[in-house]
This record gives sequence, C-alpha cells and structure tokens, in this order.
Amino acid sequence: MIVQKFGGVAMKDKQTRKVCIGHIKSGVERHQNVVVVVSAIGRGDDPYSTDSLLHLTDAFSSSKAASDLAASCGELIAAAILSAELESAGVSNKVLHGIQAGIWTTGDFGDGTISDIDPTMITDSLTETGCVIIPGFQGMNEFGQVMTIGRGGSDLTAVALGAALRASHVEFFKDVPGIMSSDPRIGENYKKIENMTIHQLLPLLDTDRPVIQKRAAIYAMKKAIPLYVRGIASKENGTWVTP
Ligand SMILES: Nc1ncnc2c1ncn2[C@@H]1O[C@H](COP(=O)(O)OP(=O)(O)O)[C@@H](O)[C@H]1O
Ligand SMILES: N[C@@H](CC(=O)OP(=O)(O)O)C(=O)O
Repeated sequence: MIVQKFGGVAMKDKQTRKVCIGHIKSGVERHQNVVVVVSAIGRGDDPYSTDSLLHLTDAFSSSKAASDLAASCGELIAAAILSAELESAGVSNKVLHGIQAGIWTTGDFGDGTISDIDPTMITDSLTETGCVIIPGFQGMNEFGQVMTIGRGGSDLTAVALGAALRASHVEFFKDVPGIMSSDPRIGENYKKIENMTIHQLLPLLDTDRPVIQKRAAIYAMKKAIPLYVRGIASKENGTWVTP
C-alpha cells in the first residue's frame, strides 16, 4: 500500500481534483490500497482555506481550542468533496476522521505533535475499499479535543500514517514537477533532482514555503520512509527521497 498526499494547491478546484482522482485511480490499480491524505482547499483568502477559517473571528485568539476546531474543518470539507467526486468517478472510498483516524496528539493547540497512531480502523476499512481518505493536519488529544499540528502539517500526517501502516512509500503531489536544487519561485538557476537522501533534502527546507514540511521530512528520516515528490499535472518522473 501507499500513502498519497494532496495539498491545498492540488485540491484547489474541480479541475485540479479531477487530475488528483486520476492519480488515485492509478495508485489503487498499482498498489491495491491507497490512503489519501488531503489538505484544506486552496490558499490565502480562498473560501474554506486554512487561513480563511482562522480569520472567521478575531475571538479565536481567546480560544485556541475553538480556533483549532475551525481550522480542522478545512481538511474535513476537502475530504468530503474528494470522497464524493471519487464516487462519481467510480472509485469507491471511505473517509475516516477524528477518533476514527486513530491519530493522537499532544502539546499545544495550533502546534500539536503526533504522539501515537492506532491504525486499526484504517486497516479494517482497507479490507472493504481500496481507498481511505484521511483529513490531514489534525488529531485528537487525550481529552478528545481536535488539535492541529502546525502549518503544512498534512505532510506530517501523510508520513506518520505511512510509517504506522508500513506503506512502501509516501507520494506528494505538488505544483512543481519534483524537488529542485532551489525554490523555483525565487531564482532561475535551478534544476530538478531525480534522487536524493532525506539528509540532503533537509537544508532545502529551511525556507518560508518549503516543498515539504521539515518536521515531516525529519519524521520520515527517523522512520525510514521513502518519499516520492511529483507534479500534479506533470507526466515526467518526480524526485525520490530515500532515508
Ligand atoms: N527546492 C524546491 N523545489 C521545488 N519546490 C520548492 C522548493 N523549495 C520550495 N518550493 C516550493 O514548494 C511549493 C510546493 O509546495 P506547496 O505548495 O507548499 O505544496 P502543498 O500544496 O502540497 O502544501 C512550490 O510551489 C515551490 O515554490
Ligand atoms: N491546510 C494546512 C495544512 C497543510 O499541510 O496544508 P498544505 O498541504 O496545503 O500545505 C495549512 O495550510 O497549513
């Protein structure tokens, strides 16, 4: 089995999600079981993006628990939409969220840490359907409260699930065709890297908008999970990142 992660850009609109559905179909055909981790739709001011949800009221500064609960809804909405669109494309699937997903967190609201994963419901569901969708960026603390795990945290959800489920690798679908020698948004002198180690990747992640969340890369290194970073719309090979 593999884990596929689709971020806010991949989930942006029906057009991009159609492309994602093609990747999920191919994933199920090749690997039988695919766990799909989704982020909230879009970025910035887009409706239902994480930032939009966090700005719904300035009173969230008085309740980090309420702020996290609102922020977590972005991934939940994305999971529901993708689930429906997959069904309508003939791909049977199931969404697991909250306690069902078995992701336990500790630490501070807005910046929690994954403390444990109980993958029982995911593995049980994979006997019924080849595609299980998990909203990224969140888990539940010991009091049953929803907690988010830091910006860009769906990458960590994907890697942690990959480790807990012993996935062969975790695939990330990005708006770039792979990992470049430097951020293509910043300069022009970059080239795509075909293969690299996670150790080599880490220095590239010390930037405002890293291609993968650094915590997720460190988790993958500790748990020895291979990563494959590829373009959403690109036919070319992506970048393999090995432990
Ligand atoms: N070395 C790099 N190679 C490729 N992309 C990079 C690199 N460093 C930063 N990036 C940025 O990462 C972005 C892709 O990640 P992001 O949009 O955050 O994905 P997601 O939507 O999955 O969270 C690219 O648009 C690019 O600007
Ligand atoms: N939606 C959350 C979590 C996340 O990982 O998003 P993305 O995969 O779009 O970077 C955020 O904006 O921080």
